[in-house]
Amino acid sequence: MLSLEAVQLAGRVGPISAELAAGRLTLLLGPNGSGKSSLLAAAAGLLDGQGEIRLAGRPLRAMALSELARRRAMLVQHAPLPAGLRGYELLALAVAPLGEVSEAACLAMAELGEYLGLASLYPRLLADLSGGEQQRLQIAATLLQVSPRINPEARLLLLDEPLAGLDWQHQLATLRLLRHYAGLGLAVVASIHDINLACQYADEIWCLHKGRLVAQGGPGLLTPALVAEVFGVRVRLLEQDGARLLLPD
Ligand SMILES: Nc1ncnc2c1ncn2[C@@H]1O[C@H](COP(=O)(O)OP(=O)(O)OP(=O)(O)O)[C@@H](O)[C@H]1O
Repeated sequence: MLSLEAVQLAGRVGPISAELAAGRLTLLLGPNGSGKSSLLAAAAGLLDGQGEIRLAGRPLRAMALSELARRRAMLVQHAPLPAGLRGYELLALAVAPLGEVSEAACLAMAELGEYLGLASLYPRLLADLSGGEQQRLQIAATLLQVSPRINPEARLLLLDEPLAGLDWQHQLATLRLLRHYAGLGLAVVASIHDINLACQYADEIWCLHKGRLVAQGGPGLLTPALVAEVFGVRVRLLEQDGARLLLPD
């Protein structure tokens, strides 16, 4: 679905060549400064560098902004919130470029609202919400843009640290939602910092280190040796009933 060919952002990332498949959840892991945000921004067409990125066969560079906006959505880390808006207005704005707030959009908003516990946040001013509450609304606004029921042209969902600031319940709810969106046929990619959650939820893991994609594969990829090499942390591996847990040694 998304192919990266020798993608390079000077001093930040690459060169990286890899493919993101439709219908799969790919989680990006790596230490601070390893290039996760830069790679996501390049994949969203927000940062241009060397190499070529194609979405469904079309070079991102050849796409008009309007086409890009229909094809992909991205949750940006630390995105400033529009001042003076209420929760439901942020979500309505997210779907507005796709046309009017249709019945399907209202339904999707209600479903996401239930799943991410947003109902009580919709009437409140964004400025009055906690960091985690704001993040839940931002996640919902991003998902709405690529909800296949509202936007059949959507192909790619990118999220930079969607779990940042979320409590345990909403971290799990978000990861399940990302799996659900992958199940609807999108290529879904998100950066996270929790290697055990990555093991549990990812179809595929990409491990970044100093701007390079040093490992990619299924959750079995994360061995104590790789974690020591990439994160400089000693861990031991516990395996039970098919589940893998990496614990600090
Ligand atoms: N606007 C910028 N201009 C130049 N270099 C940048 C810029 N933004 C980030 N960098 C550098 O690019 C590298 C990769 O940064 P990036 O934000 O992609 O890492 P990250 O893996 O997302 O980190 P974190 O886990 O801390 O969010 C870092 O060395 C960073 O200092």
